[in-house]
Amino acid sequence: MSALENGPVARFERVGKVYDDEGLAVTAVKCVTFEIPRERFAMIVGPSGSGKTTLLNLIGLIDVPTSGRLEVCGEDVGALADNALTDFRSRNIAFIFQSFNLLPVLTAYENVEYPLLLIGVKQKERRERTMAVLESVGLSDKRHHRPNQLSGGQKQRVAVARALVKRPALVLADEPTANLDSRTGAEITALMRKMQTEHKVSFVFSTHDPQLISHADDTFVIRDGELVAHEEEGRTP
Ligand SMILES: Nc1ncnc2c1ncn2[C@@H]1O[C@H](COP(=O)(O)OP(=O)(O)OP(=O)(O)O)[C@@H](O)[C@H]1O
Repeated sequence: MSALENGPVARFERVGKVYDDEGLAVTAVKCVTFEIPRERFAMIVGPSGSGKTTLLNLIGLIDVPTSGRLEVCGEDVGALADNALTDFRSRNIAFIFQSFNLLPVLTAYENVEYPLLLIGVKQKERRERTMAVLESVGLSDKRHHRPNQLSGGQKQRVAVARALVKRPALVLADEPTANLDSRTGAEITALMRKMQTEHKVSFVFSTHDPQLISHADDTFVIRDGELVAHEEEGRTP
């Protein structure tokens, strides 16, 4: 059994992140210690500038801590060389963004298939997996449409399908409902929950959306780069 199958999806041990802003040190994360359990809907919440995106970027291996130790999916990320880090990220971690980030010249099908090309999945399997995930997000009939021919909700469905097609252990979603009206936001939340349960994947969100937060299994409250509360659904903190 891998470390991930036993352990948390992310483990922060006294992790800090200081940015160098033209010679000025900006502390975005101050020595945080916490664990995010696997196979949950975990939300990072807090005021603007509190460090949510920084934490998501650290978990997503887009950025590296300036101090402390961070484990993601059972790997000590500080011990991985650049190439190994990129490979580990592309196999294990997927992203969903508030602005969808679909490639405009590709169809819905091609956008979803793209991550499988990057990790070298063979054509037949690519087709099967792409079709299956498009079906499960309810978009088979729109597969030949380009992003500009899709509604905001449909674009986010494509982004959810693209995130899940490579079967990651972890999906990171930065404000995934922020550009959607409340009804569509609720539909996308329900879809992500369905996918999280079916694929036994871990979701970690950064969000301000009360509707999305109401579905949290774990809520991590961040203020001024510090963890001030961790609430678990059904348990008193
Ligand atoms: N690349 C960077 N260089 C310098 N400072 C940065 C950088 N990225 C973030 N910061 C600073 O780190 C702090 C935390 O930023 P972060 O984007 O993580 O906050 P946030 O909680 O996600 O905010 P929001 O809700 O507005 O997106 C802020 O003070 C921000 O200005």
